[in-house]
Amino acid sequence: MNYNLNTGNEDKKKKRLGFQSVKSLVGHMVEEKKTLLVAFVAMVITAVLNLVGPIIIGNTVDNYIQTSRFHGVLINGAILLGAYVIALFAGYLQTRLMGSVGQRMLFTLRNSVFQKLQELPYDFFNQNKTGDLISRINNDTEKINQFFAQSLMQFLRIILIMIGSAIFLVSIQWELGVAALLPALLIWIFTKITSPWVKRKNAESLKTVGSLSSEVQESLNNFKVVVAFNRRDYFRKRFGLVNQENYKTAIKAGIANHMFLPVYSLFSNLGLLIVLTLGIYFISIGQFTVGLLISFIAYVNSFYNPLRQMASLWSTYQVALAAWERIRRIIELANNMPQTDSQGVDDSATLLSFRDVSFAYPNGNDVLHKITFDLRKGRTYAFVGPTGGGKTTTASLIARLYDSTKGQVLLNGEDIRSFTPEERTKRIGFILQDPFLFSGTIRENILYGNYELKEISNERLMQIFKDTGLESLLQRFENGLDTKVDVSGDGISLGQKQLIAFMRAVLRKPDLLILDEATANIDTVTEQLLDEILQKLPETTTKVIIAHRLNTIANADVIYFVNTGKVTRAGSLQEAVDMLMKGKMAS
Ligand SMILES: Nc1ncnc2c1ncn2[C@@H]1O[C@H](COP(=O)(O)OP(=O)(O)OP(=O)(O)O)[C@@H](O)[C@H]1O
Repeated sequence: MNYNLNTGNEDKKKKRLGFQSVKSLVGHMVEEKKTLLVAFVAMVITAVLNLVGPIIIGNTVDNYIQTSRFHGVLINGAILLGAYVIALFAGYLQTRLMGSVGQRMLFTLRNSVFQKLQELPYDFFNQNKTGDLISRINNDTEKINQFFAQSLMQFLRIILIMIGSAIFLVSIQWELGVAALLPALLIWIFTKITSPWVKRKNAESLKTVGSLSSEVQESLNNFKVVVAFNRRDYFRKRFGLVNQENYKTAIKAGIANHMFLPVYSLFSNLGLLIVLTLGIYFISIGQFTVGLLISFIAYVNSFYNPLRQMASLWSTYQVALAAWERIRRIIELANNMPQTDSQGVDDSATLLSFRDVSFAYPNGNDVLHKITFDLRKGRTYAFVGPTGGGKTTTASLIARLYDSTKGQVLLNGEDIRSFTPEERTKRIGFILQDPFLFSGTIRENILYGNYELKEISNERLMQIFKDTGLESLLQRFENGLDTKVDVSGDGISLGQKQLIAFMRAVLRKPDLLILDEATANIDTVTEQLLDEILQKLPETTTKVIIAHRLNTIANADVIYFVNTGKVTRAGSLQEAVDMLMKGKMAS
């Protein structure tokens, strides 16, 4: 399945942008309904109070100022002041509420994206760069927060004020009202035509922010190689290129986002000009009063001024929409490795079987082609073969890190896909070539994912270590279980990492233990020790050992030779060696 977030679905994406996007974003806000409603009411109060201002002013000019009845001016002034003070408090309430909605949205979205990332299969992480994912979680969600916290209610308030002003304009004098509103129609057409382009420019800009983040992450992760090979210039150049691309797309997005303001201002001024010219003409022929013209100009201003603000809000909206599309692509991804119904028959002697299994990585040829073999309970299997032959891929299918493209993998006679991830990982332990550890103590690392022993006391844990023989490994760490593991720096060697991963896997007592080059960085004396620990595992434990060092597999019951898409059983260690030599000579 294509999990690459930066390719595919382009046509679909275009169609989904806009209304569909907003609808799905609103779907994520159901819990904010109450707060949004209160904020909306506060916003309506602010808008309405601001709208009545011009009509009171016009009325004051015509009825009190021109007739010098100043007590009326004072009363209307007091009413206006009261309205503006209430509008101020309502505005403050709305801003505060929306600020908290924005923060909660940020919190919820980041949680949803992170949760989804936890659910997605291994393949997803092969196809996407960590830096880009980090950028989506940090940067893109923040753009949505900015829109909610600063723009949404302002956006709605502006729309309300504009509608209100338009109604006042048309009802005061409809011909003049329609003439004043004509430039708004031109603005609407302009916005409609340019919006898809603006959206595209924003999406491109956000994408390059993701690339920039990936580049930084890659070079920081590989700084040792960079220093060792003195290739700072190489990463500097690569970073320079991506940074340049980011700069260019950001400039283009900036141009796109900022072109609205001057265009909106031009049309607003046009509206004002029309009103002034026609208004003065209507006054000269006695169809209009000065007070009405003052009200009229005030409403034209309260129609067009927010439109100028709308220009910058529109760009915040476009950025938020593009950011939401990037987040939504993760949230809506389906895991292509679902759990299926179990239909198998248990064969008591066989633990795991491949039935005509083929597998290809996305956009690649078959790495495994129609493979069939059985792994019997309690036996030790060695998988050997040349580099790139397909050993790790076979092991990954055994552990269901990937699903086969064709054929079936059976665990205990049942389709491996019918097991829950918890059941599967309890039965199958996998020690990878480069084990994953996280910063913490050895105890935390070895109990990682072990739900049964999660709360076990150190005393009881040490007893298990004694019984299983793991104690001798733990003694190699200065502070035993409490030894700190710092994976961000150089605090731990690869061999030590492999020892911790070994303890973690053995402690789970899985039915099937896969060791993929798991002892490649361990000295031969310790390797002997590991072998003794493996011997102490329950008799029924099946072991799959992938190794290049042939002494590691000397005790295997069965040896499989993996190369060019095939898995062939070798009769003996000598035959496996011959196969390897032949393979090497052929290449
Ligand atoms: N994530 C991936 N995406 C695409 N191709 C891959 C991926 N992982 C491995 N391959 C390809 O699949 C083939 C088999 O790789 P695999 O890692 O299974 O070999 P291996 O026998 O374990 O090699 P080694 O002994 O070096 O560990 C290789 O051609 C490799 O390039």
